Amino acid sequence: MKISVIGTGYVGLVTGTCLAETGNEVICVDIDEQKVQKMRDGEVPIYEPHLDVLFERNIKANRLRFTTSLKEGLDHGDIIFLALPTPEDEDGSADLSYVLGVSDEIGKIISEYKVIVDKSTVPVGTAEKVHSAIALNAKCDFDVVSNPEFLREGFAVDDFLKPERIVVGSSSDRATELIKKLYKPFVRSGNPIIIMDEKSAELTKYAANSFLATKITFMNEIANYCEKVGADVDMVRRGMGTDSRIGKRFLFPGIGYGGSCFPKDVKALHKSGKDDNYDFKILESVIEVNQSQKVVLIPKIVDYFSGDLKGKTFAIWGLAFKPETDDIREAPALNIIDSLLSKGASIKAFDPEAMDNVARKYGDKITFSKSMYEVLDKADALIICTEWSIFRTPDFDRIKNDLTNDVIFDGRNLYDLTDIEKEEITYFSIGRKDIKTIK
Ligand SMILES: NC(=O)c1ccc[n+]([C@@H]2O[C@H](COP(=O)([O-])OP(=O)(O)OC[C@H]3O[C@@H](n4cnc5c(N)ncnc54)[C@H](O)[C@@H]3O)[C@@H](O)[C@H]2O)c1
Ligand SMILES: O=c1ccn([C@@H]2O[C@H](COP(=O)(O)OP(=O)(O)O[C@H]3O[C@H](CO)[C@@H](O)[C@H](O)[C@H]3O)[C@@H](O)[C@H]2O)c(=O)[nH]1
Repeated sequence: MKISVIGTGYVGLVTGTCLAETGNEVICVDIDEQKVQKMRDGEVPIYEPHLDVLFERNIKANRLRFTTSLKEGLDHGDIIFLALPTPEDEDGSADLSYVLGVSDEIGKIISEYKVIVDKSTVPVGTAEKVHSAIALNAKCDFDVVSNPEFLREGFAVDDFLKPERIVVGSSSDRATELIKKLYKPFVRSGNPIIIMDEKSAELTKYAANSFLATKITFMNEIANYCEKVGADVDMVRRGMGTDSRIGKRFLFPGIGYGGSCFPKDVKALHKSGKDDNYDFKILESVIEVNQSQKVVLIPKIVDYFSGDLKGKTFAIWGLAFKPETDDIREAPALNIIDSLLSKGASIKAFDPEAMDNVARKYGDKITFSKSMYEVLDKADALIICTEWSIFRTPDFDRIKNDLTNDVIFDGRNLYDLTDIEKEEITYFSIGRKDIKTIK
């Protein structure tokens, strides 16, 4: 089939590449000329595991092309995916200007039947708005389908190729049949394509993300309470998670959820509720708790250094909002950095993929190191913000040698307390007892 994807970010580029992989002819459109040039030169503009192999293979096979011309994209595709940003607006709502702006252009350009598929995360009622924006100028038939995307960064290719479910909101049989045909190769394992109305599809996405964010936040509160009463959140997590009604996943406490989705989506659903005279009390608490969770390590750090961080240097392991991505949007590491800088401390940081993005944001306010050990040199303490695999089994002797104080503040509970006790390191984590080594 002939497919066009408008917007080549994490969702658009993965969608375009994976659809090319199943034999479709795909054109990806992006407004960013530099990005398009990079992709034409064969370079994947984001870090996403396994994407490079598929990207190269499909470009070589002439099934994947890139352009800045919306017209070229629209002329080519029978199905047009919108994978455009829906960032947080000032009032917490989803900014629909990208989606509706492009929809307006689509109406002016298309001259034969197209299915416009919204893959962006959008509030209930957006499919109608997209339809109206296109209809304003369109001189041909078209359908609008809501098809929210559930991929996770870091696992995006796998999630797209083997989705647990595909949600399609459509009220047109013609469009539904085309979409079902397109997705057939991806549901061979028996996972369903769930067809519903557009509004329910739009809400499914927000409900899923808000539920997961709530699950994490609940565990973060349990972790905070564990610290008050001397319980161990790792034990509580294992005890709870084995109940299949609860499930083992998304129960890991830490320094809050970040990323380009959970924070903005929880806020957008909360704001949509408000606009529709519904008060999502639970989401208001989730937003509030997550904000304070992001800096939950700070009082522990301040306390350890007797209230004064001026002149202290902190080594940070992990900047990305989670492992296996270079994405730093809403990353808790940034809240920690901001707080430490404001208290007069210096920061040295290491992340396997996200340092360039952080450097663009902070300039020379912080320094970066080429390796996880180099960053420790003469630092007063180590702070772990992202659970990259390489941090899981470190050389503790090197850590002790290089740090001025043998102290780790771990925002991701990477180490067993018994192992840490043997290493004679002072260790603060989330929802577990502090290990204090006196030398
Ligand atoms: N990132 C994720 O993991 C993820 C997963 C599921 C859903 N989503 C949702 O998908 C949507 C896209 O997210 P993303 O992370 O891929 O965004 P992104 O910011 O990574 O990419 C968006 C792309 O759209 C391009 N763009 C902006 N305006 C354009 C225009 N007028 N014409 C063509 N291209 C234009 C940008 O240059 C950019 O390359 C959002 O609604 C997001 O909430 C994201
Ligand atoms: O037990 C857990 C699991 C996750 N997180 C944090 O939650 C955030 C989000 O993690 P994850 O869901 O793995 O990453 P995303 O790539 O943001 O994916 C989410 O957001 C996407 C965009 O909407 C959706 O498509 C995905 O289904 C949804 O999982 C990160 O900061 C994680 O550190 C925890 O703190 N504890």
